[in-house]
Amino acid sequence: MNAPRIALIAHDKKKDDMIALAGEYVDFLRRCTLTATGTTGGRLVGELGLVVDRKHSGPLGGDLQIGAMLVEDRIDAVIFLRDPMTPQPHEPDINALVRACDVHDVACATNVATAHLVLSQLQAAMAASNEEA
Ligand SMILES: O=C(CO)COP(=O)(O)O
Repeated sequence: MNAPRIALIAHDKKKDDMIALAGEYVDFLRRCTLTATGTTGGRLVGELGLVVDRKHSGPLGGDLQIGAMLVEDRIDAVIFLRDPMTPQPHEPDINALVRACDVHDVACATNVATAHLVLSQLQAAMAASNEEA
């Protein structure tokens, strides 16, 4: 199995949750190819030492950059911890990214509970394929 290519994105009030989540899977995530929006990526690099391809910040087009990547089949799963309680100036970009996941059937976790299911499944699949090798 090739290393999963995972996009990690979190709105400001969800960034602590993203760091905690990524911390739980940090050994697995080190073996993945990671992409993130700018500020989320900065925290993943600074606080967990992950190697991340950082795109623009979400409000400056980062969601759209990641959306374009998944349209080009360059992303296997998206962890997008959205803040449902705070209006976002770039709501159309957020909707475009989630819609692109649906159009291209790319796994998209928009809350921590679903993110655990996606990450644990990918982690288990990678462990199984390493055992076979
Ligand atoms: O706004 C975002 C996603 O819509 C996230 O962007 P940042 O990671 O740059 O804060």
